Amino acid sequence: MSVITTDNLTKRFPRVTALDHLTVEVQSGVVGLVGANGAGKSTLIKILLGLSPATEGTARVLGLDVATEGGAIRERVGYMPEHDCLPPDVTATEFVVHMARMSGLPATAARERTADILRHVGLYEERYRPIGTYSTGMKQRVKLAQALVHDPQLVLLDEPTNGLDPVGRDDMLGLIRRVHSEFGISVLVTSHLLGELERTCDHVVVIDGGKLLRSSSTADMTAYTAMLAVEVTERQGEPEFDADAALLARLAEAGLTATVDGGHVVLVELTGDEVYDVIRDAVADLGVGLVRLEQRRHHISEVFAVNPAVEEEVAHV
Ligand SMILES: Nc1ncnc2c1ncn2[C@@H]1O[C@H](COP(=O)(O)OP(=O)(O)OP(=O)(O)O)[C@@H](O)[C@H]1O
Repeated sequence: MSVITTDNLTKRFPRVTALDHLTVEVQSGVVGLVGANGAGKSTLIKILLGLSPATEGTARVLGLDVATEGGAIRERVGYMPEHDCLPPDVTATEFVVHMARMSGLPATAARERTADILRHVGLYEERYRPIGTYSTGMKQRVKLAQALVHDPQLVLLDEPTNGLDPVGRDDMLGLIRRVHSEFGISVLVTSHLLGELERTCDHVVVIDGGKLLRSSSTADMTAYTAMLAVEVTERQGEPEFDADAALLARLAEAGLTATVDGGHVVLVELTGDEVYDVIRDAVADLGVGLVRLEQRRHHISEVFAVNPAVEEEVAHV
């Protein structure tokens, strides 16, 4: 089922076109929206919520028109904004109950849902502490909790891992997966970090300069390549023996094309099943150990190779 569709969606500010005839369809599941800073991700989210009008084109969220049905969309959709927007002097419980009441939940239901959702995001123990005393990771969890408290069908998460260290990031990504797997809520999550989308999302939409660069399943983006990655040990008692070079020479003799990739991995073109046998025999003849022999996958960042400027900015921010 498609949860978001846009058709020629365009947003022009006086000095910049933030979205440029964007036509894309997002299915239910966990979908990543990736692009460098300024690519148009936040602008798209604000239009989808009915908070900002498009200059041109149309968009529908859960079948509802963003131009005319913003209120109905916001009832059914949760939103986690990118920037810090939390009141420091109230507790997480007070804040999330307040947001639940704003969404129309009666007082008792709002309190029950708040307790449930704060437990789910791992803030139950600290729920009566003022938000101002929280770490960045805890604040991000409060923002996620308020986006989920009214039990939406879809949540839009704008850079939820911003400012988190690697462990905090992994925890947040795990939570996001569980939002879908345990509650059945669809997720659109923005990021400029490719690695996290690869692990978290079923589908990835890539935009650059407000234009669609690519929309495809994560599995397609990380499909197997026609390359085998081979890693071998050094020869016992002969640390000066260059096992990689020797293996390359053997494979070349057998008519195979191989290179050494950066560190210590020999990449062999997989032209047929017999390549596995050639490698096994070469390794045995050389008297080295086989550490790894596997078919290589594409890396999601290779998608960006079509536009090196984007690759640079997205990969290194
Ligand atoms: N209210 C506004 N007025 C003028 N220009 C704007 C406004 N909001 C966004 N822009 C511009 O539109 C472009 C897209 O911005 P947007 O915030 O959507 O990008 P983004 O992909 O979310 O990037 P970031 O991760 O940095 O927020 C940028 O060039 C930005 O400067």
